[in-house]
Amino acid sequence: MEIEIGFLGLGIMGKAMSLNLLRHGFKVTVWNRTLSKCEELVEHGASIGETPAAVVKKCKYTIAMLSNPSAALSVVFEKDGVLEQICEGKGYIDMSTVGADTSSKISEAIAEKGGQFLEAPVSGSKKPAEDGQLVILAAGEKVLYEKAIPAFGVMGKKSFYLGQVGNGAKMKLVVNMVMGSMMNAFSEGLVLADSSGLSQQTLLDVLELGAIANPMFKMKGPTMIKNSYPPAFPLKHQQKDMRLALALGDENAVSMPIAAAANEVFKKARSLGFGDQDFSAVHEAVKATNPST
Ligand SMILES: NC(=O)C1=CN([C@@H]2O[C@H](COP(=O)(O)OP(=O)(O)OC[C@H]3O[C@@H](n4cnc5c(N)ncnc54)[C@H](OP(=O)(O)O)[C@@H]3O)[C@@H](O)[C@H]2O)C=CC1
Ligand SMILES: O=CC(=O)O
Repeated sequence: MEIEIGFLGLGIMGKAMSLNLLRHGFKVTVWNRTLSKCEELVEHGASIGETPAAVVKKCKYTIAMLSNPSAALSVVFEKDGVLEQICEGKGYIDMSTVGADTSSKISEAIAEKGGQFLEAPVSGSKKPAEDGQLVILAAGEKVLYEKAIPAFGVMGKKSFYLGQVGNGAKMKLVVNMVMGSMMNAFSEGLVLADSSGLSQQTLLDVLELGAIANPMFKMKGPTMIKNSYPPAFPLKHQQKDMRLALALGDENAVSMPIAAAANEVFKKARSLGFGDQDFSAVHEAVKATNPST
Protein backbone atom coordinates (compact mmCIF):
# COMPACT_ATOMS: atom_id res chain seq x y z
CA MET A 1 0.00 0.00 0.00
CA GLU A 2 1.87 3.06 -1.24
CA ILE A 3 -0.96 5.43 -0.25
CA GLU A 4 -2.00 6.84 3.14
CA ILE A 5 -3.65 4.24 5.39
CA GLY A 6 -6.42 5.00 7.87
CA PHE A 7 -6.46 3.18 11.22
CA LEU A 8 -9.54 3.03 13.47
CA GLY A 9 -9.12 1.73 17.03
CA LEU A 10 -5.99 2.27 19.08
CA GLY A 11 -6.42 -0.26 21.86
CA ILE A 12 -3.73 -2.75 22.85
CA MET A 13 -3.55 -4.20 19.34
CA GLY A 14 -4.40 -1.20 17.17
CA LYS A 15 -1.78 0.97 18.83
CA ALA A 16 0.99 -1.60 18.27
CA MET A 17 -0.11 -2.35 14.69
CA SER A 18 -0.37 1.29 13.63
CA LEU A 19 3.00 2.06 15.26
CA ASN A 20 4.53 -0.71 13.16
CA LEU A 21 3.06 0.81 10.00
CA LEU A 22 4.52 4.20 10.94
CA ARG A 23 7.93 2.70 11.79
CA HIS A 24 8.06 1.10 8.37
CA GLY A 25 7.40 4.34 6.53
CA PHE A 26 3.65 4.16 5.90
CA LYS A 27 1.68 7.40 6.18
CA VAL A 28 -1.09 6.74 8.70
CA THR A 29 -4.18 8.71 9.77
CA VAL A 30 -5.63 7.45 13.05
CA TRP A 31 -8.95 7.70 14.87
CA ASN A 32 -9.97 6.33 18.24
CA ARG A 33 -13.28 6.70 20.10
CA THR A 34 -11.31 8.16 23.02
CA LEU A 35 -9.51 10.70 20.86
CA SER A 36 -6.76 11.42 23.42
CA LYS A 37 -5.27 7.99 22.64
CA CYS A 38 -4.31 9.35 19.19
CA GLU A 39 -1.71 11.70 20.69
CA GLU A 40 0.99 9.09 21.19
CA LEU A 41 0.63 8.05 17.55
CA VAL A 42 0.92 11.69 16.45
CA GLU A 43 4.28 11.81 18.27
CA HIS A 44 5.35 9.00 15.94
CA GLY A 45 4.21 10.81 12.80
CA ALA A 46 0.52 9.93 12.45
CA SER A 47 -2.20 12.41 11.50
CA ILE A 48 -5.57 12.44 13.27
CA GLY A 49 -8.98 12.06 11.66
CA GLU A 50 -11.84 13.51 13.74
CA THR A 51 -14.29 10.74 12.82
CA PRO A 52 -14.20 7.36 11.02
CA ALA A 53 -15.86 9.09 8.04
CA ALA A 54 -13.11 11.75 7.96
CA VAL A 55 -10.42 9.03 7.96
CA VAL A 56 -12.09 7.13 5.10
CA LYS A 57 -12.52 10.38 3.15
CA LYS A 58 -8.78 11.05 3.42
CA CYS A 59 -7.43 7.53 2.91
CA LYS A 60 -7.74 5.05 0.05
CA TYR A 61 -7.48 2.14 2.51
CA THR A 62 -8.72 2.05 6.11
CA ILE A 63 -7.99 -0.65 8.71
CA ALA A 64 -10.09 -1.18 11.84
CA MET A 65 -9.11 -2.99 15.06
CA LEU A 66 -12.08 -2.75 17.43
CA SER A 67 -13.17 -4.59 20.54
CA ASN A 68 -16.23 -6.58 19.47
CA PRO A 69 -19.12 -6.90 16.99
CA SER A 70 -21.10 -3.95 18.34
CA ALA A 71 -18.04 -1.66 18.09
CA ALA A 72 -17.25 -2.93 14.59
CA LEU A 73 -20.83 -2.28 13.46
CA SER A 74 -21.17 1.13 15.10
CA VAL A 75 -17.97 2.48 13.52
CA VAL A 76 -19.33 1.54 10.09
CA PHE A 77 -23.05 2.25 10.35
CA GLU A 78 -23.48 5.10 12.86
CA LYS A 79 -23.33 8.84 12.21
CA ASP A 80 -19.89 9.92 10.96
CA GLY A 81 -19.15 6.29 10.26
CA VAL A 82 -17.23 4.54 7.51
CA LEU A 83 -20.28 4.14 5.24
CA GLU A 84 -20.64 7.90 4.84
CA GLN A 85 -17.43 8.11 2.83
CA ILE A 86 -16.66 4.65 1.48
CA CYS A 87 -16.99 4.55 -2.30
CA GLU A 88 -15.56 3.02 -5.43
CA GLY A 89 -11.77 2.97 -5.31
CA LYS A 90 -11.62 2.72 -1.50
CA GLY A 91 -11.03 -0.36 0.66
CA TYR A 92 -12.00 -1.22 4.25
CA ILE A 93 -10.15 -3.93 6.17
CA ASP A 94 -11.62 -5.03 9.50
CA MET A 95 -9.02 -6.87 11.60
CA SER A 96 -11.22 -7.09 14.74
CA THR A 97 -12.36 -10.51 15.99
CA VAL A 98 -16.08 -10.71 15.21
CA GLY A 99 -18.51 -13.36 13.99
CA ALA A 100 -19.07 -14.12 10.30
CA ASP A 101 -22.53 -12.49 10.47
CA THR A 102 -21.05 -9.15 11.55
CA SER A 103 -18.41 -9.32 8.81
CA SER A 104 -21.04 -10.13 6.20
CA LYS A 105 -23.24 -7.18 7.21
CA ILE A 106 -20.28 -4.83 6.90
CA SER A 107 -19.15 -6.40 3.64
CA GLU A 108 -22.59 -6.08 2.02
CA ALA A 109 -23.03 -2.45 3.08
CA ILE A 110 -19.61 -1.52 1.75
CA ALA A 111 -20.19 -3.34 -1.53
CA GLU A 112 -23.48 -1.46 -1.97
CA LYS A 113 -21.48 1.78 -1.85
CA GLY A 114 -19.01 0.45 -4.41
CA GLY A 115 -16.17 -0.04 -1.91
CA GLN A 116 -14.08 -3.16 -1.30
CA PHE A 117 -14.03 -5.16 1.95
CA LEU A 118 -11.64 -7.60 3.55
CA GLU A 119 -11.92 -9.19 6.98
CA ALA A 120 -8.52 -9.93 8.45
CA PRO A 121 -8.60 -10.98 12.11
CA VAL A 122 -5.26 -11.86 13.63
CA SER A 123 -3.78 -14.56 15.79
CA GLY A 124 -1.11 -13.36 18.19
CA SER A 125 -1.27 -10.98 21.10
CA LYS A 126 0.27 -7.70 22.30
CA LYS A 127 3.91 -8.80 21.89
CA PRO A 128 3.48 -10.32 18.40
CA ALA A 129 1.61 -7.14 17.43
CA GLU A 130 4.52 -5.01 18.69
CA ASP A 131 7.04 -7.24 16.91
CA GLY A 132 5.13 -7.44 13.61
CA GLN A 133 4.68 -11.19 14.13
CA LEU A 134 0.91 -11.59 13.84
CA VAL A 135 -0.76 -14.34 11.82
CA ILE A 136 -3.33 -12.69 9.52
CA LEU A 137 -6.49 -14.59 8.56
CA ALA A 138 -7.90 -12.69 5.61
CA ALA A 139 -11.02 -13.29 3.53
CA GLY A 140 -13.07 -11.21 1.11
CA GLU A 141 -12.01 -9.16 -1.92
CA LYS A 142 -8.90 -10.82 -3.33
CA VAL A 143 -7.85 -7.62 -5.10
CA LEU A 144 -7.88 -5.75 -1.78
CA TYR A 145 -5.95 -8.59 -0.15
CA GLU A 146 -3.22 -8.21 -2.73
CA LYS A 147 -3.10 -4.44 -2.20
CA ALA A 148 -2.85 -5.02 1.56
CA ILE A 149 0.11 -7.42 1.40
CA PRO A 150 2.78 -4.74 2.04
CA ALA A 151 0.93 -3.56 5.18
CA PHE A 152 0.23 -7.14 6.29
CA GLY A 153 3.93 -7.88 5.78
CA VAL A 154 4.80 -5.20 8.34
CA MET A 155 2.16 -6.22 10.89
CA GLY A 156 2.46 -9.98 10.56
CA LYS A 157 4.78 -12.90 9.93
CA LYS A 158 2.29 -14.79 7.72
CA SER A 159 -0.96 -13.99 5.95
CA PHE A 160 -3.53 -16.55 4.86
CA TYR A 161 -6.13 -15.76 2.20
CA LEU A 162 -9.13 -17.92 3.10
CA GLY A 163 -11.67 -17.10 0.36
CA GLN A 164 -15.13 -15.69 0.95
CA VAL A 165 -16.06 -13.26 3.73
CA GLY A 166 -16.73 -15.16 6.95
CA ASN A 167 -13.94 -17.69 6.56
CA GLY A 168 -11.39 -15.44 8.28
CA ALA A 169 -13.78 -14.79 11.18
CA LYS A 170 -14.56 -18.49 11.53
CA MET A 171 -10.90 -19.54 11.45
CA LYS A 172 -10.06 -17.00 14.15
CA LEU A 173 -12.92 -18.22 16.36
CA VAL A 174 -11.89 -21.87 16.00
CA VAL A 175 -8.32 -20.97 17.01
CA ASN A 176 -9.42 -18.92 20.01
CA MET A 177 -11.91 -21.59 21.09
CA VAL A 178 -9.00 -24.03 21.31
CA MET A 179 -6.86 -21.43 23.08
CA GLY A 180 -9.53 -20.65 25.69
CA SER A 181 -10.09 -24.34 26.42
CA MET A 182 -6.34 -24.91 26.74
CA MET A 183 -5.98 -21.99 29.13
CA ASN A 184 -8.63 -23.49 31.40
CA ALA A 185 -6.96 -26.92 31.40
CA PHE A 186 -3.61 -25.27 32.12
CA SER A 187 -5.06 -23.34 35.05
CA GLU A 188 -6.66 -26.50 36.47
CA GLY A 189 -3.28 -28.22 36.16
CA LEU A 190 -1.56 -25.46 38.14
CA VAL A 191 -4.24 -25.68 40.85
CA LEU A 192 -4.06 -29.48 40.96
CA ALA A 193 -0.26 -29.41 41.21
CA ASP A 194 -0.37 -26.93 44.08
CA SER A 195 -3.20 -28.69 45.93
CA SER A 196 -1.44 -32.03 45.73
CA GLY A 197 1.80 -30.66 47.15
CA LEU A 198 3.77 -30.17 43.93
CA SER A 199 5.78 -27.12 42.88
CA GLN A 200 3.97 -25.13 40.19
CA GLN A 201 7.33 -23.96 38.82
CA THR A 202 8.43 -27.58 38.44
CA LEU A 203 5.18 -28.31 36.59
CA LEU A 204 6.03 -25.46 34.17
CA ASP A 205 9.53 -26.92 33.68
CA VAL A 206 8.12 -30.40 32.99
CA LEU A 207 5.47 -29.09 30.56
CA GLU A 208 8.10 -27.07 28.70
CA LEU A 209 10.11 -30.20 27.91
CA GLY A 210 7.27 -32.42 26.77
CA ALA A 211 4.90 -32.92 23.84
CA ILE A 212 2.43 -30.25 24.99
CA ALA A 213 5.03 -27.46 25.37
CA ASN A 214 3.71 -24.28 23.78
CA PRO A 215 4.40 -20.51 23.77
CA MET A 216 1.21 -19.72 25.70
CA PHE A 217 2.09 -21.91 28.72
CA LYS A 218 5.65 -20.59 28.59
CA MET A 219 4.61 -16.93 28.48
CA LYS A 220 1.63 -16.96 30.85
CA GLY A 221 2.68 -19.64 33.38
CA PRO A 222 5.28 -17.62 35.32
CA THR A 223 2.90 -14.68 35.88
CA MET A 224 -0.08 -16.93 36.67
CA ILE A 225 1.77 -18.59 39.52
CA LYS A 226 2.42 -15.09 40.89
CA ASN A 227 -1.29 -14.22 40.55
CA SER A 228 -0.39 -11.44 38.13
CA TYR A 229 -2.36 -10.81 34.93
CA PRO A 230 -1.17 -7.66 33.12
CA PRO A 231 -3.53 -7.35 30.14
CA ALA A 232 -2.15 -8.49 26.78
CA PHE A 233 -5.36 -10.17 25.62
CA PRO A 234 -8.19 -8.89 27.83
CA LEU A 235 -10.31 -11.64 29.37
CA LYS A 236 -13.56 -9.96 28.25
CA HIS A 237 -12.40 -10.39 24.63
CA GLN A 238 -11.51 -14.06 25.12
CA GLN A 239 -14.95 -14.67 26.61
CA LYS A 240 -16.52 -12.86 23.63
CA ASP A 241 -14.58 -15.21 21.35
CA MET A 242 -15.78 -18.29 23.27
CA ARG A 243 -19.34 -16.99 22.98
CA LEU A 244 -18.98 -16.42 19.22
CA ALA A 245 -17.29 -19.81 18.72
CA LEU A 246 -20.09 -21.55 20.63
CA ALA A 247 -22.63 -19.77 18.38
CA LEU A 248 -20.70 -21.08 15.37
CA GLY A 249 -20.88 -24.56 16.90
CA ASP A 250 -24.61 -24.06 17.40
CA GLU A 251 -25.13 -23.09 13.74
CA ASN A 252 -23.22 -26.16 12.59
CA ALA A 253 -24.66 -28.59 15.18
CA VAL A 254 -21.19 -29.22 16.59
CA SER A 255 -21.20 -30.33 20.22
CA MET A 256 -18.41 -28.60 22.17
CA PRO A 257 -18.77 -29.49 25.86
CA ILE A 258 -15.18 -28.54 26.68
CA ALA A 259 -15.49 -25.09 25.10
CA ALA A 260 -18.87 -24.60 26.79
CA ALA A 261 -17.36 -25.42 30.19
CA ALA A 262 -14.40 -23.11 29.53
CA ASN A 263 -16.80 -20.32 28.58
CA GLU A 264 -18.57 -20.70 31.93
CA VAL A 265 -15.28 -20.22 33.75
CA PHE A 266 -14.44 -17.11 31.70
CA LYS A 267 -17.91 -15.76 32.54
CA LYS A 268 -17.25 -16.46 36.21
CA ALA A 269 -13.94 -14.60 35.97
CA ARG A 270 -15.73 -11.63 34.40
CA SER A 271 -18.28 -11.65 37.21
CA LEU A 272 -15.40 -11.59 39.70
CA GLY A 273 -14.14 -8.37 38.05
CA PHE A 274 -11.31 -9.75 35.89
CA GLY A 275 -12.69 -8.71 32.47
CA ASP A 276 -10.02 -6.10 31.85
CA GLN A 277 -7.16 -8.27 33.08
CA ASP A 278 -5.33 -10.71 30.83
CA PHE A 279 -7.34 -13.80 29.86
CA SER A 280 -4.97 -15.87 32.02
CA ALA A 281 -6.86 -14.33 34.99
CA VAL A 282 -9.36 -17.13 34.41
CA HIS A 283 -6.98 -18.76 36.89
CA GLU A 284 -8.64 -16.68 39.62
CA ALA A 285 -12.03 -18.21 38.79
CA VAL A 286 -10.53 -21.71 38.81
CA LYS A 287 -8.95 -20.97 42.18
CA ALA A 288 -12.21 -19.52 43.51
CA THR A 289 -13.93 -22.86 42.90
CA ASN A 290 -11.10 -24.60 44.78
CA PRO A 291 -10.92 -22.45 47.93
CA SER A 292 -8.17 -24.45 49.63
CA THR A 293 -5.66 -23.17 47.00
N1 LIG B 1 -5.20 -8.19 22.67
C1 LIG B 1 -4.95 -9.29 22.00
O1 LIG B 1 -4.06 -10.10 22.38
C2 LIG B 1 -5.70 -9.63 20.75
C3 LIG B 1 -6.92 -9.06 20.44
N2 LIG B 1 -7.57 -9.45 19.30
C4 LIG B 1 -8.85 -8.83 18.96
O2 LIG B 1 -8.56 -7.52 18.47
C5 LIG B 1 -9.59 -6.61 18.82
C6 LIG B 1 -8.99 -5.46 19.64
O3 LIG B 1 -8.39 -6.02 20.79
P1 LIG B 1 -7.56 -5.12 21.83
O4 LIG B 1 -6.77 -4.10 21.11
O5 LIG B 1 -6.89 -6.07 22.73
O6 LIG B 1 -8.76 -4.41 22.60
P2 LIG B 1 -8.77 -3.12 23.51
O7 LIG B 1 -9.89 -3.34 24.48
O8 LIG B 1 -7.43 -2.80 24.02
O9 LIG B 1 -9.19 -1.97 22.47
C7 LIG B 1 -10.49 -1.93 21.94
C8 LIG B 1 -10.62 -0.79 20.95
O10 LIG B 1 -11.98 -0.75 20.48
C9 LIG B 1 -12.48 0.58 20.71
N3 LIG B 1 -13.92 0.54 20.95
C10 LIG B 1 -14.60 -0.19 21.87
N4 LIG B 1 -15.92 0.03 21.77
C11 LIG B 1 -16.10 0.93 20.78
C12 LIG B 1 -17.23 1.55 20.19
N5 LIG B 1 -18.49 1.27 20.61
N6 LIG B 1 -17.04 2.41 19.19
C13 LIG B 1 -15.79 2.69 18.75
N7 LIG B 1 -14.66 2.15 19.25
C14 LIG B 1 -14.82 1.26 20.25
C15 LIG B 1 -11.71 1.09 21.90
O11 LIG B 1 -11.81 2.50 21.95
P3 LIG B 1 -11.56 3.29 23.35
O12 LIG B 1 -10.08 3.47 23.46
O13 LIG B 1 -12.30 4.55 23.20
O14 LIG B 1 -12.12 2.42 24.45
C16 LIG B 1 -10.32 0.59 21.53
O15 LIG B 1 -9.74 1.38 20.54
C17 LIG B 1 -10.63 -7.45 19.59
O16 LIG B 1 -11.62 -7.87 18.68
C18 LIG B 1 -9.83 -8.63 20.10
O17 LIG B 1 -10.63 -9.77 20.31
C19 LIG B 1 -7.03 -10.33 18.41
C20 LIG B 1 -5.84 -10.90 18.66
C21 LIG B 1 -5.08 -10.62 19.86
O1 LIG C 1 -6.87 -13.37 20.16
C1 LIG C 1 -5.90 -13.49 20.87
C2 LIG C 1 -4.65 -14.07 20.45
O2 LIG C 1 -3.72 -14.18 21.28
O3 LIG C 1 -4.56 -14.44 19.28
